[in-house]
Amino acid sequence: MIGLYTAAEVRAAEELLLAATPEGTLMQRAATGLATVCLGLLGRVHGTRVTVLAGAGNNGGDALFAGAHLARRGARVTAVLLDPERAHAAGLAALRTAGGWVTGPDGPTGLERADLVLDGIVGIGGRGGLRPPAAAVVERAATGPGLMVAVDVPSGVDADTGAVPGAAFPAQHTVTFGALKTGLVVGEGRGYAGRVHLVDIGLALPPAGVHQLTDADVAARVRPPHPGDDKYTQGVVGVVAGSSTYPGAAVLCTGAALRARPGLVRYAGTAAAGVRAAWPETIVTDGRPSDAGRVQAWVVGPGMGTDDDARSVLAEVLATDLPVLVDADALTMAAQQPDLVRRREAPTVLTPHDREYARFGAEVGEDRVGAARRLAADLGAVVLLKGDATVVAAPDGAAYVNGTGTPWLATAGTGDVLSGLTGALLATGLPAVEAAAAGAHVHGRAGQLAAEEGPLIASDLVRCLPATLARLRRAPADRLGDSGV
Ligand SMILES: NC(=O)C1=CN([C@@H]2O[C@H](COP(=O)(O)OP(=O)(O)OC[C@H]3O[C@@H](n4cnc5c(N)ncnc54)[C@H](O)[C@@H]3O)[C@@H](O)[C@H]2O)[C@@H](O)CC1
Ligand SMILES: [K+]
Repeated sequence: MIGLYTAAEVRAAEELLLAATPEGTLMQRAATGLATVCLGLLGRVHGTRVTVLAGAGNNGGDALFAGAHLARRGARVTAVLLDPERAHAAGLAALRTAGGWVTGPDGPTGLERADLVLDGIVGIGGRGGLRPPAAAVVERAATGPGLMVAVDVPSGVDADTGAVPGAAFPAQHTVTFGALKTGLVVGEGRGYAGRVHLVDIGLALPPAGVHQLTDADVAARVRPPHPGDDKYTQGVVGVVAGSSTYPGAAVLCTGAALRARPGLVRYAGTAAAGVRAAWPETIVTDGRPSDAGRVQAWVVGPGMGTDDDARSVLAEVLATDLPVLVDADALTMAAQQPDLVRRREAPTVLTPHDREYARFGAEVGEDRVGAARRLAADLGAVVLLKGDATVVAAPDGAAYVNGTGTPWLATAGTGDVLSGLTGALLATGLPAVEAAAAGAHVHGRAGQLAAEEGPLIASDLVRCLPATLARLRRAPADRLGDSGV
């Protein structure tokens, strides 16, 4: 698992190391790592043009020292000081000694001809949207030809939440120091960070409160059957979804559950005939969930409607002592009767998107991890908050940010697939928060695989699930989550 950290956690770890190392050591480590990444990105250094945007804090210091490294290797480096009076003195001296030029935001910045732009305006010390002079220079950098590289955090992105309250540096690469900051992989910040490179500066970090799963983490949780398994020991999923008029959600949800490899899928609801026709492997009933036979976890909600029948079916499922995944129409109903969820003792997983989340009484806001944690704690349930980077939170505060996926997943029916897939993982006995995080990861990877063939529809995801799971098991152990378009 990859640990994700807040600025405060990084600062606390830095304090200890700063006290134990000679002055300037950490910044030198950061700047050397940054320059090394830049050298790799540039390929050829001699004669290339680099513009360093330097704010008044240590983030500017990192950028100036890295600029000095590049200048010593023959790059033509211009430092643009956003606040010349307060620029990092040692970094500035190093850059000048290495032959770099220095100017202000209104001087000859070189942005219109730069090969590379280093954003050292603000790092983890940034607060609120970028101030006007910084915002203006970022806008000019973004319209120029240079490769956009952010130092530690793209300036204007909140390192903790990924919130982008105003202008921000749209990085193609972010070189971050000591630890991955949560804001680089969640919320709007994810779109500004580009590819994230982690430079080790020797920080000893405590266990993280937020994680991202890797392919290997997920492969370890989605186990293949053992020789002694039978259909019951591999997990039996019950699906309540769809209707006789709209069987689509039921077919997708059931198909995803089947393709995620449980031992058996049972279906209960008025789309039984449609489900039986699409998936003859399923045991169906057009009666109540209690008529479906024994299951180990339920998925309830997609396309089931919100009428009185649907309400009583939801109440029946939530009254069981089994893990239940609540999605779509069932979320709408659960938001009106949250005590049905609160009084459960068995695990519940809720899978809202932002509008469904708001039905529980508060908007998601800019802190998506915080929002998922709040609802999880309030309801005593795992909350899987869907989005570009889906967040999963447990009532005890444990949280995950998903790293897989593709914008192509924003299409009808993909949520039904996520529900069926995650319900199947719940039925295998995984802890609910891990089933949800693993489900989101696999769903994203299936989307990436399906999108390799062009625009995807939800049933492509179902078809791709077995190959997706097979690929996960072959993946190297430390691969960072990434998303392909
Ligand atoms: N503490 C350390 O030993 C290390 C710190 N490092 C670097 O230091 C950074 C943190 O440095 P600082 O604490 O000095 O803070 P920053 O350099 O991140 O930011 C502080 C500066 O930004 C300005 N600022 C804040 N919000 C702004 C906004 N919205 N618009 C424009 N300007 C704004 C402040 O006025 C201040 O001048 C890290 O991100 C990292 O890059 C690294 O060198 C590694 C070692
Ligand atoms: K920065």
